Amino acid sequence: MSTPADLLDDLTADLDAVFVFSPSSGFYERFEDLDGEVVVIAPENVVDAEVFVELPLEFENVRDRIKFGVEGAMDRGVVDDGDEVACVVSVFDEHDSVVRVRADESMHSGVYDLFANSRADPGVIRDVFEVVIELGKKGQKGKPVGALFVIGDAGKVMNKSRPLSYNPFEKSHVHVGDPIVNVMLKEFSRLDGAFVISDSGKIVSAYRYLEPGAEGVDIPKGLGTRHMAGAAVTRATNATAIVLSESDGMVRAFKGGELILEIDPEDY
Ligand SMILES: Nc1ncnc2c1ncn2[C@@H]1O[C@H](COP(=O)(O)OP(=O)(O)OP(=O)(O)O)[C@@H](O)[C@H]1O
Ligand SMILES: [Mn+2]
Repeated sequence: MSTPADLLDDLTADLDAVFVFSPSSGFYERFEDLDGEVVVIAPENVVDAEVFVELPLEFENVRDRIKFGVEGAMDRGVVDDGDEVACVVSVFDEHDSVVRVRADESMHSGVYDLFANSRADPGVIRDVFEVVIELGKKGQKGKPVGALFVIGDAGKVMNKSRPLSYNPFEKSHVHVGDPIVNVMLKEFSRLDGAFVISDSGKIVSAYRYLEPGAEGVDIPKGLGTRHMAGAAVTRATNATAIVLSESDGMVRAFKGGELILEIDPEDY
């Protein structure tokens, strides 16, 4: 006769690390003397963990939360490619679940870097990212559409760009994440130029033609002017650019003039 513990044993066998998501101090204490790597993944390091990965947002979806944590831990060199990790997470109740994952380069999408190391609020990055993913999935009235969002350091971005048309956001105080704004952004994305968004998520302008110097900006061959302009503006400022390609349907992000993320919206 076997017990559930016997049968489920392999979930926790031969681990390289245990990731505890958002523990209380009482719960974390259990892990303090564990022989092996313990990583706390949470919005704040309230338990004073030695190894900590910041979760800039509460991901509602557990899969996204885990992916984000693994990616963050890999980015910080806490775990390596091929490491076996048990993630202790809350699904229905406090820490009611263990999910075993293998840290793998293929899990490394660049999303962690995008959220955690951008100048703008992580929530603002998330809201724009979600609009872009949705646009990529559905297109505009079923047709593929391209879009360019420049987020953060908006004053400087405005100085390095000029209007292509009147700015529909001129006197408004709208923020990304408002449901009506998402509809507007999708509608305006049919038109030329870039959206400029502030660190706190205010939509500063649509229809901006970016004119940063592109000297020394090295992006993958085959990408056109939208991607070049997006990459270059992040080199000339502290902004992050999120670009949806009309031609290949991919979502890419740039920071410091470099490509930091490339994903197919269909996989997200
Ligand atoms: N400097 C710029 N600033 C803002 N928008 C730009 C700039 N250059 C190009 N765009 C926008 O990008 C659109 C597509 O240009 P292009 O095809 O050269 O880019 P791309 O990188 O190949 O993008 P896609 O993959 O979507 O085709 C243009 O119609 C224009 O709206
Ligand atoms: Mn093109």
